[in-house]
Amino acid sequence: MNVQTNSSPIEFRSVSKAYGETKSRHVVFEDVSLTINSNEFVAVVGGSGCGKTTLMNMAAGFTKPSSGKVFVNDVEVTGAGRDRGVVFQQYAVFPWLTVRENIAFPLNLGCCKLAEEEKREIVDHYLAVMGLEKFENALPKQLSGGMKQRVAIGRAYAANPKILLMDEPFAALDAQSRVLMQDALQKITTEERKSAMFITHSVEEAIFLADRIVILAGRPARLAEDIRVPFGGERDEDIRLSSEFIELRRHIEHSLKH
Ligand SMILES: Nc1ncnc2c1ncn2[C@@H]1O[C@H](COP(=O)(O)OP(=O)(O)OP(=O)(O)O)[C@@H](O)[C@H]1O
Repeated sequence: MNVQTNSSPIEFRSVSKAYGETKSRHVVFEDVSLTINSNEFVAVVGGSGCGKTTLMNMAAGFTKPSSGKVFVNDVEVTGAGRDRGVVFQQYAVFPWLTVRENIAFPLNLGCCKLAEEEKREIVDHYLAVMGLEKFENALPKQLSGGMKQRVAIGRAYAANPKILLMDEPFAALDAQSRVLMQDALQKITTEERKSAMFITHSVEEAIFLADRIVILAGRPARLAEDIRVPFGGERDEDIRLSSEFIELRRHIEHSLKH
């Protein structure tokens, strides 16, 4: 079984990012220092264009900081790596592979030496966790957006990365599917702890899922707040109606407006 035994933190050390040359230079964010501890689920919220995706892309190794450094497990990030699983907003599933084959994909890469039986067990596990057993032989074109995103998340977990990086994975879903996906992600992150960075525009989603929420604000953006979410363990839908939840939501939404 695919059990996580240890995870590695992410550390941004005083990172800044600017695009363009001198005259047209656009400083997106400045001097952002942030540590995501082992097995911690950290949501990043902030207005459009404040650099959330850019920050995540630095951890993924897709973008380099203009200054400052990013470390994964105390090693400076110089490129992408299999220790980091990435889930994008658009459903990044292989359209020519079935649901089962998509989830099995990382297990069939040359570097992954697992016995067939072991691979099957891992894929069966994630098909079950993501509620996709009945669709194992379906192609992505036969699935709804939410189901495709379940496949993408199942595949990311099957690869057993130490770190999960998720960039607005539910942004394209309707409100009802989004809540179902939040429940599914909440369940899997509680059962199989990993260090996670989760970008979202939804404050409610951030509070429901995260251990900590960081707010990027200003132009150029800076890390404006780092808030510990006061709900532990497995979270019930009802917490969304609690006064603590509502108060925290109000506080973050207020911070985002100012
Ligand atoms: N490759 C690039 N070249 C030039 N500018 C870029 C590039 N990538 C991003 N930007 C700019 O950097 C800023 C931050 O973009 P980014 O996508 O990181 O923000 P974001 O907070 O994730 O935005 P949103 O919430 O709208 O998705 C934006 O103004 C964007 O136009």
